[in-house]
Amino acid sequence: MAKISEIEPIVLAHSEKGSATWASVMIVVKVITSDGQVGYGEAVPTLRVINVYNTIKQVSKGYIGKEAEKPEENYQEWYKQDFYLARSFESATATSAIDQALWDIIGKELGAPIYKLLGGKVRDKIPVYANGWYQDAVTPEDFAEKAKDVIKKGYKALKFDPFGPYYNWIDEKGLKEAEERVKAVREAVGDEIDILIEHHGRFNANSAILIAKRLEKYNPMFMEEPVHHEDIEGLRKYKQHTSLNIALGERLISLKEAAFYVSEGLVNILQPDLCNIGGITVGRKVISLAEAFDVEIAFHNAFGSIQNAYSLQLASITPNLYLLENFYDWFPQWKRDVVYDETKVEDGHVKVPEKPGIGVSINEKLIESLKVEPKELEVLEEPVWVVKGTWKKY
Ligand SMILES: O=C(O)[C@H](O)[C@@H](O)[C@H](O)[C@H](O)CO
Ligand SMILES: [Mg+2]
Repeated sequence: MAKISEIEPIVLAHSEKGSATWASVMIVVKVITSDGQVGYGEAVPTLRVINVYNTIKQVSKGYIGKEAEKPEENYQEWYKQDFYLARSFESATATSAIDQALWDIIGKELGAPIYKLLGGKVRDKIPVYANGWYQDAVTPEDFAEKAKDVIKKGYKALKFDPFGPYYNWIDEKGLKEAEERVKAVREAVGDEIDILIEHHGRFNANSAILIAKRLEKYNPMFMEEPVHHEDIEGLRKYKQHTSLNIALGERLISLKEAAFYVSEGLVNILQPDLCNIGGITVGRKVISLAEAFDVEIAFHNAFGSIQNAYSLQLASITPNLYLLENFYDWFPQWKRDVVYDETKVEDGHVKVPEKPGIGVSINEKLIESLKVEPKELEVLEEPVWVVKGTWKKY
């Protein structure tokens, strides 16, 4: 059996940054086996590029020499070794990226895309929702105009954060601005398009409840991360005051953490991220966990084209899929080019890519040419997690 012989973290960057500062770089992980097989994974960048890069090197020590065809056993072994895996985003994303690469390798060895190794797809094309489309939108008119373009491209659902620079508390002016933006989008797209409201986990419960009451009439399909990530009591309080669907999950880093939210009834639409939940190995378990509790899945998919390819593989096997998040049309060109164009969005859907392993072909030459030394990201007044140019009142 092939052994894991090399694990290389690679940071990619380019002067063209795209709609999101958090994703202006891509962290790729390349795994090579003793018999020369190569697999790729992707880790989460945000403000932790250097930490994640270094953690991949540390985590690699636990994977080198292990059998490449055993991602489950290797994950369990790393869980045993790393006392802090359940508390460390860096370790979780490193483990996830390596795990993805192992599934890629198995798929290539067997000549099958990952979905076939997991029981087969339940759909040939994945319905997606648009994110990243509202860069520099500030006024309701800006949002309306850009939303129309999204719909023209064929999307049937779109997500946005209408809260500008409001943080923790929202006052009457903030509520009014958010309402006007949402109203403008609803009027621009009509009744049959799903509107998804992103809060980026930044409000206290009282403010989030005021927001829910104010926006309810525009019929949002879900309210994402309405309160701060760790504010469990706030979420319970929110849940008591609104019947709107709650979506969350992009910051969950283990199966059992996901199990908590699902079993407590604190989430309606779960958004696991295959780049930090534990790769394909844990991702597939989270799908079943949610299915058992009548919770839908909408994978968080905000980083790069390799994450996007894995998300398509898993979305294809998910019976309880709502929609897959998608930035593809708002990626900078270089990011699209890392993967050949098998993941284009057409009419609000992406065809499930059929190549062995990850499903798509990777442009290895481009990866080599985009490689940079990891460095710190600047911290600006506009937080890294918002879509660029939207941290403004009007
Ligand atoms: O739902 C999403 O797509 C996310 O919330 C992104 O918008 C985040 O800002 C990013 O993942 C931060 O790292
Ligand atoms: Mg989000």
